[in-house]
Amino acid sequence: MRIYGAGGHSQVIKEVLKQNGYAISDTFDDKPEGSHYASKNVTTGARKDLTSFPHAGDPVIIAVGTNAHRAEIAQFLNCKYEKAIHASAIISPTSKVGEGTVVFAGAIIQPNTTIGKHVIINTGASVDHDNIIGDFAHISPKAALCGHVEVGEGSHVGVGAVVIPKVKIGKWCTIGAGTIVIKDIPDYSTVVGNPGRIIKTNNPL
Ligand SMILES: CC(=O)SCCNC(=O)CCNC(=O)[C@H](O)C(C)(C)COP(=O)(O)OP(=O)(O)OC[C@H]1O[C@@H](n2cnc3c(N)ncnc32)[C@H](O)[C@@H]1OP(=O)(O)O
Repeated sequence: MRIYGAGGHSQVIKEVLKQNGYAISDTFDDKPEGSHYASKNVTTGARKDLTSFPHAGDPVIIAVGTNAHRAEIAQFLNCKYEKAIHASAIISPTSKVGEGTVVFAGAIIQPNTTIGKHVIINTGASVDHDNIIGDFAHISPKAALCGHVEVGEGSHVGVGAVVIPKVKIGKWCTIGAGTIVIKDIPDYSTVVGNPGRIIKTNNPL
């Protein structure tokens, strides 16, 4: 297994992979000089020189916490991707988890939910039944999504946020820490508070 990204998020993924019996053959980062102190032998990533990067080989997990950066890296890499799922995560057998997605300790994914590609389901997050979580989204630690919730591509649901049933969050939104989302949220919105209110609209990527 290879890891693309050598920051703090990468450390959590490495631990999950090791516990699941994987050996990590390479760690890449586009800025190796900024790597987490616990990342050793970090090789320069593909961004500067796509042709000499070893796209073929062991599967990769893009271990970068910023959703937009994961999306960008997935566009220029031509690799096979793997998932990292912590042994304590509970995932319904009727739910689907896309390639490159990571599910951390204590997370719960209930039945008939679809999780996209390169998603982060972080520590202790609760994703209930019939959710649809788009590619490159991040559901932060202890966030709770009730039934029939949708989270669009690239959206970040902050730590401890709550989303009531049947709410649709658009793409590339940011839901602040502890926010209570009680109605649909348009694309590119940043939402905070209880009840959640839009404080800004981000520029489309
Ligand atoms: C393992 C891990 O670490 S996973 C990482 C998980 N990370 C998170 O959950 C972080 C979530 N991020 C936040 O909550 C941030 O505060 C954001 C993204 C919502 C806003 O950040 P910024 O765009 O920098 O906004 P800024 O800090 O300028 O705040 C703007 C206003 O919103 C308010 N605000 C910001 N965040 C929140 C929040 N979570 N709840 C309530 N109000 C908030 C601020 O007080 C400020 O109000 P004011 O204009 O009256 O002074």
